[in-house]
Amino acid sequence: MTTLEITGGQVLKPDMTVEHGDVLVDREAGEILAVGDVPAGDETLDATDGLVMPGLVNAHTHLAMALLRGYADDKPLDSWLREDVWPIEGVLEPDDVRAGAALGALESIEAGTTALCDMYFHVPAVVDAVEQAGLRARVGHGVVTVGKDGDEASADFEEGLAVAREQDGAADGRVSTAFMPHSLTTVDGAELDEFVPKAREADVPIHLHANETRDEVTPIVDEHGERPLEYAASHGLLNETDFIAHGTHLDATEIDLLAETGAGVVHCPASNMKLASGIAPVQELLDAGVTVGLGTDGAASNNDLDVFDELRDAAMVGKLAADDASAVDAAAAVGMATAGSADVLGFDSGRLAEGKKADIAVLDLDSAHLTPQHDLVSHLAYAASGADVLHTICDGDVLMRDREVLTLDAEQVREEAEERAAAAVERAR
Ligand SMILES: N[C@@H](CCSC[C@H]1O[C@@H](n2cnc3c(=O)[nH]cnc32)[C@H](O)[C@@H]1O)C(=O)O
Ligand SMILES: [Zn+2]
Repeated sequence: MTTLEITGGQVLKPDMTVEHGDVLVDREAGEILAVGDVPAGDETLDATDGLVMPGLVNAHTHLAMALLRGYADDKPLDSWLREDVWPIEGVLEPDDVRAGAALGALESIEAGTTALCDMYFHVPAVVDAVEQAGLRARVGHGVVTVGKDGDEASADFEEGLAVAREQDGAADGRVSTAFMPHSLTTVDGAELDEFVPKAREADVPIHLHANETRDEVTPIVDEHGERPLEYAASHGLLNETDFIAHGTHLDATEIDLLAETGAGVVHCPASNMKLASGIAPVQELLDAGVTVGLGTDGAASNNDLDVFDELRDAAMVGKLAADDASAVDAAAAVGMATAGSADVLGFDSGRLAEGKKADIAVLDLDSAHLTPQHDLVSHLAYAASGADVLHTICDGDVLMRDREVLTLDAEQVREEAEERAAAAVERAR
């Protein structure tokens, strides 16, 4: 066993208290051995003047959409997808997705994110990028059937299932999978009935976009006479391992359904604001006991992958939603971005405690905007950003040390993304 000792800093505990202490990591097992007063490690990582915290968990994203950052802004979801995003995604080759996912992974590591959930296509290319970056991820192929004939639709479902089976356990177990129908309005109900049982047999969770905009709720209510999540449940979705992205427009019945089934919600406040999708009832979800995590969504609707932004947005918009300044307090926001997201994804991370995965970020507190230090949890929620992250560790491996990413060649990743993004725009014209 080789151990890594993260020394000299303050440590954020799972109960959201902060104490001076060290963290000892088993590098091979990728687990935390001890927190606080720890025996000396074989190697050390200096966290003096820093805050050692769980790595942030981005529970819903489309990493490769980093290629489309700034490509199409200022539109609502439906026309943004149909007029801009889907046409250019149609010309993306596996190598484009690999380059885009590498860019997204680089940005994630730089901002202290250690685990994520990705829905996209050309998933083996996403897995390559995640593996090389050293991150932890749950990945899947987003299945869409609108605009496809029966055979094409079935083939997309088959691919979603095959990807979930084949990629599970990749990258030394850092990659796991989910079956990912894109949303309740973009996939066919009869196909769901056929494939959901197959996903259950494959023993993978199911992840989908749901109740993101009113335009996704109304057609289901009109056509099926039930709320979208009731419709989802009637097609076998929403068991305790499943999780939906957004959940912006939920009624009380649906919140109860989520609480009863144990299905998780990934709140994506920035994307919901940018596409004017609506304001999710986050405090109500938390009060009902629903497992809630945070996601950036893709970089084309955010437009960055900084989970610190997300947790601040969650706290801010959560107060507006509840009309109550005490709603979604700092600890709740930080909790959603760490333990909450990890629980949603089924990862044993998001908490600095013995036996948990050694997925850790160290924040540099030595700056004007983090002075004075009345309350570091408040700083995490309201004052810090990804640019304050000094070291990033995942599965016991140091991915970034002193702001230098060790697993990816940052310059080369950015250059390739730049070139491939420009070429894709040309092809899509
Ligand atoms: N197999 C599908 C691809 C689905 S991947 C997942 C999709 O989700 C899209 N996406 C990104 N953000 C959002 C969002 O906020 N809501 C719904 N879809 C989104 C993204 O552009 C991507 O096309 C196809 O052939 O088109
Ligand atoms: Zn999304």
